[in-house]
Formats: sequence, C-alpha cells, structure tokens
Amino acid sequence: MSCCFTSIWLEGNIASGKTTCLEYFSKTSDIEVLTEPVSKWRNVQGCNPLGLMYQDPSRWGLTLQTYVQLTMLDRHVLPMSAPIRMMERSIYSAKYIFVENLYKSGKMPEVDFAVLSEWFEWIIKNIAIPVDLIVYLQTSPQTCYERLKQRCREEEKVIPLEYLESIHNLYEDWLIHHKSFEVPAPVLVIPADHDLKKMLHQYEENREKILMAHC
Ligand SMILES: Nc1ncnc2c1ncn2[C@@H]1O[C@H](COP(=O)(O)OP(=O)(O)O)[C@@H](O)[C@H]1O
Ligand SMILES: O=c1ccn([C@H]2C[C@H](O)[C@@H](COP(=O)(O)O)O2)c(=O)[nH]1
Repeated sequence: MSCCFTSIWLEGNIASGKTTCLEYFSKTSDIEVLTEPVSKWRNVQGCNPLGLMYQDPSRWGLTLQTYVQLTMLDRHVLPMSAPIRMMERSIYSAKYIFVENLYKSGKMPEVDFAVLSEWFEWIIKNIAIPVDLIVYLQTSPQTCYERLKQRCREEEKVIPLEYLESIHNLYEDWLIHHKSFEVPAPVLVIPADHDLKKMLHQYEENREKILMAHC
C-alpha cells in the first residue's frame, strides 16, 4: 500500500462481531468503513442468492460465490475517501473460506470450483488488491452460534453449529496455523468471545496497532 493510505481487512466467522466492531471504528475521523455488501447478496434484481445458497448449496453455491467475488472486488477497487480503510472481509476470505468450505464439504461440484478458482487467480494476478493488516476476530463457533440466533437473519436460520465449526477451522488454518493458503498481510488476532463492554475495551487497547498498520 502507498505511504499515504492504509488498508485493513476485518476477518472472522459469521456473527463474530465484525459489523459491531466496524460501527465502533466508524466514529473515528480519518477512518472509512466498508461493510460487506450483504444486502446485495440478499437482493440482486429481486433474487436472493444468499437465501438460495443456504436452501440448496450444490445448486446455488456457484451463483452466490460468483456474485460475492464480483461485489467484493468492486469494494476493493473503490478509490479511498480517507487515509485509513477498514473493510469487512475480502475477496480472499470469500475464496479461501467460503468457496473452500462448499467444495470440501462436497456441496460444490468440481467444475464450479474450477471455474471460480480460475476467476479468482486471474483477479489477484491482474488487479491490485492492497492490504496492510488483517484483523482477525477470533471466536468460538458456539459464541457465533448464539449471536447468530440472536441476530435472527431469515436466510441463516438453517445454519447448524457444524457449519460455523467448519468456517472456524478454515479461518484458523489460514490465519493462525498458516497451513492452507498464502496470508497476504500481518495478522492481528483479537479474542472476541467477550461481552460488548470488554470488546470495546480491547478495541481501544489495539487502536494504535490498527491505525498505524502501514508504518
Ligand atoms: N461482544 C458481543 N457480545 C454479545 N453480542 C454481540 C457482541 N458483538 C456483537 N454482538 C451481537 O451479535 C450479533 C452478530 O454481530 P455482528 O456484528 O452483526 O457480526 P458479524 O458482522 O461478524 O456477522 C448481533 O446481533 C450483535 O448485536
Ligand atoms: O463469501 C461469502 C461470504 C459470506 N457469506 C455469508 C455468510 C453469512 O451468512 C453472510 C454474511 O456474513 P457475516 O459474517 O454475517 O457478515 O454471508 C457467504 O456465504 N460467502
């Protein structure tokens, strides 16, 4: 990343508290916050690829993940409007976590995985996607399961604990154990099973590390 701009990705399991964390940092001047375009994934020209994927992943996984890849890329290439950008997830986690999970669990046909993989490889080879720091909100799958139920997003009512465990394991292999894929920036791990008050305290404690990421 250039010396004037800092790009941070906020990664973590479903309902780990990413949006809540971004809301907190959005109050800081000089920080631009980009949330995941979930509303688009729930409504593209009147269709709901997120809901379809949860109902029938083998049929609709490719459809959703193609659209996720496009909309995340669109976020990554948006010109920055502040010196620091905090962005919820990335085109990398879409591929390394969610596509990988569909494929590994036998719910994405080999041909769909191959097409998505070639698209992804082309994108990261040909389009600059800068990142200075990855902040990983590390939670237990059980915590996410409870928060997910509390949030009560209609499409996600079918998600079992095992799904969150798979996503968790893929995140841990990628960002903690460095066992699966390239990690494109240093990782700051923030334990995130705590209540909101303690989380806000931890965000304050880590503020400098986050904001000075490119220095
Ligand atoms: N530290 C926390 N303790 C308890 N509930 C939380 C905490 N952080 C977030 N939540 C709640 O959990 C749910 C998921 O949080 P959210 O920020 O939307 O997660 P994500 O963006 O990672 O999916 C929301 O209902 C939110 O209010
Ligand atoms: O590549 C992706 C990214 C996200 N999803 C799903 C997972 C959740 O149901 C929603 C949004 O995630 P949050 O963690 O609540 O922000 O989108 C996916 O299927 N594929």
